[in-house]
Amino acid sequence: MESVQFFQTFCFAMAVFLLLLMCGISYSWWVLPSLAYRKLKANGFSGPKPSFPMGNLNEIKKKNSIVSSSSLNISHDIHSVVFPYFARWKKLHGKVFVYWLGTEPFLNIADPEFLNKISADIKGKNWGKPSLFKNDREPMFGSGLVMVEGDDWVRHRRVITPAFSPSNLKAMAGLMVESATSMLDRWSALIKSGRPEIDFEKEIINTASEIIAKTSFGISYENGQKVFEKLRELQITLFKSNNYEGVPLSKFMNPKQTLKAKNLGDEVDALVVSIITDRLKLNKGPPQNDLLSLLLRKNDVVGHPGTTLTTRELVDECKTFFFGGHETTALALTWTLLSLSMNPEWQNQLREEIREVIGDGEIDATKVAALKKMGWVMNEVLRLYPPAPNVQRQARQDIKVDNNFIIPNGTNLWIDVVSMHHDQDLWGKNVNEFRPERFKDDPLYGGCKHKMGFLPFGFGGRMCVARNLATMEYKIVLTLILTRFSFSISQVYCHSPSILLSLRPARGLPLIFEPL
Ligand code: HEM
Repeated sequence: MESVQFFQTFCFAMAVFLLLLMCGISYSWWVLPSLAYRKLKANGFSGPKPSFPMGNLNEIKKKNSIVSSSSLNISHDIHSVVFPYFARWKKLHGKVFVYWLGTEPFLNIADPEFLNKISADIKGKNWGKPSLFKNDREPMFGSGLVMVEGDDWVRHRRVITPAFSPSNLKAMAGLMVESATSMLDRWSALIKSGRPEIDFEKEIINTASEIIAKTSFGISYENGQKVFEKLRELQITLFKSNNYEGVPLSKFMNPKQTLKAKNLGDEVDALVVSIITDRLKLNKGPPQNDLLSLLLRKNDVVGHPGTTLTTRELVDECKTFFFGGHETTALALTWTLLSLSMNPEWQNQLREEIREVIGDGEIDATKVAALKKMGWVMNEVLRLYPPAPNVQRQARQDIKVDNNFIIPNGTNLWIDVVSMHHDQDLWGKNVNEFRPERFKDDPLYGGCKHKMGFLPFGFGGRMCVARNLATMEYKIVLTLILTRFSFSISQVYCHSPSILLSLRPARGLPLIFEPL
């Protein structure tokens, strides 16, 4: 009798539990997003109709084939190539619209004035990053600077910023010259042996990896190679296979990939820990000023005693720098070599400038900073092909716009940088042409009609912490290449800009190099 009663009570409790679970699930997956969506709609934002539980992913997924054109038919008009669904929705719904990744609504923003209005009063520490990406990309970035928020972000940024001080950058210049020169020596040998065709993207990714390994971690490329290889595999696992971002339980729909990503993340963690342990053993010698030493120092951020990172945070920062430190700069150089191959007169103009500013002297940080035309070229390439093609935020408070409508707390924002950089209303009729001279009279904004319309390094307090390092590295490597080689596009090149977190050529960049 007692056992029957127990069984009945158990069944009742289970039923209540399941009911509550169902209520909780439908509340967070359906009711909450629908309420947020309604609020956005009430404020005048429209967008493509979502379906449950995919949102607009079916339309997004349709694009997954890579669009390519031959080396003779290269167009810089890439927004509708890399984000065809955004281009379509923008035409239908305007420069600010709502779309859904699974059950997560996103506000897509390609209007700089709107961005200006919503961001004017919000400090870097008060912005969030979309929880969806924080969860999915955990094995890659963890709680590193790219993802961390609030007071923790302030603390991380304080510890890291000194690594990019002018004196530190100057010290890194020599290491950059060393790595780039050995790449160019290898090319000379290849050309001599009758192989002038080189996949520049592959080469520069390796060289940029070597540079970040030496300058940030004081280690050789060989020692960092495993980290880079694993990070690359992790990137492919996370971004190529995940067609269900935002769909509830999507991690369980593809358990093999989820497990693979977790294991790769753990492997990278272990490799980074061994690099840190080696450094701690070595730290009895003279103090070093690379990123790792600064992260390892305790209690000495000027004016902010007690500012340190935990071991977990330290590992995540190292991963962030291993990854972020090579890929973006390498891609900026890759798109630059493509653009300069199409515009040999600009190769000559830059060589002329290098002769005037640097001559036969040694390349250093101060001299490359004076290469103005190269700065225009860099900006123009970052405009046409921004390696970071979007910037993301999540509102951590209700945001009032123009005192008449509200972006609700928790709303995800996707700032479509590629769209703004290719917007004729902002840049004029020649928007899709390579014209570095647009930065001549307006070095910061290239004549863009709105100051928030050019965002290659992001905006506000969360702007790229390493932009000065990236600019110096870009100029040093490009100077060395231009002084030794001329280059043109190989006939086998297929123009296929595509997104794998960053904006990259899906089929590499084969170029023909000729020694000068
Ligand atoms: C041309 C090269 C680069 C480009 C185009 C670039 C672009 C960006 C962009 C768009 C952001 C997001 C900013 C925002 O959310 O407003 C960012 C953030 C960041 N970048 Fe870069 N980046 C480059 C090079 C680098 C390098 C070389 C490193 C490391 C050595 C690096 C480390 C970071 C970090 C840690 C953040 C997060 C900053 C924060 O949230 O406080 N970046 N970068």
